[in-house]
Amino acid sequence: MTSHYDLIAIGAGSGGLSVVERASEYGAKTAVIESGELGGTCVNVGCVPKKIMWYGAGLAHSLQDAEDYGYEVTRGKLDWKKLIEKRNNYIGNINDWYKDSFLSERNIDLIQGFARFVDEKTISVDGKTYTADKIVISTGGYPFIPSDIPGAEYGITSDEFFNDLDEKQPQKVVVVGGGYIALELAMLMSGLESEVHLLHQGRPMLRKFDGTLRRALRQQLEDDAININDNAIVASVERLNNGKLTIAYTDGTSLSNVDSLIWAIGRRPNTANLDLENTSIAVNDNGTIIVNDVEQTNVEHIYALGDIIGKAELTPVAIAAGRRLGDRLYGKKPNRKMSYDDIATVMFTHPPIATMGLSEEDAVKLHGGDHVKVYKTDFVPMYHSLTRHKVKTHMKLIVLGEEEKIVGCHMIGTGVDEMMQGFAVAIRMGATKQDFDDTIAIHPVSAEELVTMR
Ligand SMILES: Cc1cc2nc3c(=O)[nH]c(=O)nc-3n(C[C@H](O)[C@H](O)[C@H](O)COP(=O)(O)OP(=O)(O)OC[C@H]3O[C@@H](n4cnc5c(N)ncnc54)[C@H](O)[C@@H]3O)c2cc1C
Ligand SMILES: NC(=O)c1ccc[n+]([C@@H]2O[C@H](COP(=O)([O-])OP(=O)(O)OC[C@H]3O[C@@H](n4cnc5c(N)ncnc54)[C@H](O)[C@@H]3O)[C@@H](O)[C@H]2O)c1
Repeated sequence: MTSHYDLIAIGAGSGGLSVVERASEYGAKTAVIESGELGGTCVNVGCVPKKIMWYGAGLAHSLQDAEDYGYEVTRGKLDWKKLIEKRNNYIGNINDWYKDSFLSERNIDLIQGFARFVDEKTISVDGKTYTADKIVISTGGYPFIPSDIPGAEYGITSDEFFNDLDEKQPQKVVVVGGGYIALELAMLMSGLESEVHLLHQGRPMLRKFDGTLRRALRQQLEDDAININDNAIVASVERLNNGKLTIAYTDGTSLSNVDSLIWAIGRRPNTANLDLENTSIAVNDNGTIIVNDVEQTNVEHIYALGDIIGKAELTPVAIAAGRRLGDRLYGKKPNRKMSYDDIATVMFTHPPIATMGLSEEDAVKLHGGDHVKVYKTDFVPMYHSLTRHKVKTHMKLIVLGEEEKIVGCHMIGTGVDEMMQGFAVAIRMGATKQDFDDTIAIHPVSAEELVTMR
């Protein structure tokens, strides 16, 4: 027998769970189909385990700082197994909460298994079929390993980094890539005192970020003794009997004794096995699903949101899109549209990066140099005045026109991760530089620099 729903979401990650949550609050009969763990990428192999590890690495930095503040610190060794076990327990509790409370309290059905389209109204999961008036595709993406490099498969991706390395900390790590995941993993492993080599294979690191952030992070990577090989390109990977890897580069050099090679060269959308060919849903060349400004595909009752549409691959974006779609479909709130502009984001490096809006380079390109003004500052925050590592903070505001409307805000430094959210509200509301200047500073904190910049 086929079960029928008002709305089915395929994928119980940030986006899928949010749309069924909101729709069910309005009384819709909903189900979510999930082939893996509830919570999707963010909870299981993304934001959450990453942030726990980031805190762990931060503590290693703090132990050194504590010595500089006069504490006699016995530098204990990290018990990697314990950290991973505690992290995994924490995630297990979130999975259980989704299953035992979140879904049941909202009368959302969980269909466990892999979904495939039979036709535009029907989905099959392990031989059973389900129909729905509205279907939301929120299947996210996956990290990949290059297929054209001999031995590349001896390396891992962020998924295995979080799922498989539970016994022993890799001591010598090579990270390939120059984006969010590569830099976050490289810096957290370096913080946890592994030897880290970063290869970005001649591609620009942090390509879309403001130049100030790129340069400051680069300096920090060097200060942290992370080995950056700017142009080395992996030619082949060999695994020895003892499990260690030897990585040969195209320039004839090589790196041996490597415990872990992590490919962090981007993610691909989970569309391949959905049997989309049984529908007329249109996809881009890279497999992401094409939607209009209300997350609707070219098939009227089928929507797509989150990473699968390839717009801004961030958890709060998927959540906001899901909730707003629920509001529009069932809450009589047709104007609750999602804007993909001016989204603030934090990269959990050490120190973190927080950024929103246009980079200086993009602002000049878009509006012309005459209309763009830049305010910036850099300083050693008071916390680091006593520590051996003088980790600088950089802040930059990009303003536009005579009224000096703020169109970009970029920061790197201790604490900026927690600073950005409030400023994001102000910037979204159209704040000008004068509004910032008129705000009385809090003292002594780094954030006061943002309202006192000249
Ligand atoms: C290492 C890493 C760190 C990250 N850190 C951050 C961060 O700090 N902050 C942030 O905002 N974002 C972060 N992200 C990005 C964030 O995780 C994603 O943007 C977010 O999870 C996207 O949500 P989604 O619902 O679109 O997809 P997902 O969370 O990927 O969920 C998709 C779900 O669909 C399931 N699925 C796929 N196909 C099918 C099918 N056919 N049938 C049934 N189920 C299926 C999958 O198993 C998965 O559970 C990180 C990502 C990674 C990889
Ligand atoms: N803190 C956060 O919010 C956070 C953390 C992790 C991921 N994310 C999200 O997940 C998305 C995916 O992250 P990601 O790091 O996989 O992608 P990304 O797009 O940020 O970075 C991919 C990087 O790989 C590089 N690259 C591509 N092919 C390569 C090759 N052959 N050799 C070397 N480098 C290569 C690219 O130049 C790019 O720098 C991000 O764009 C972000 O939206 C967010």
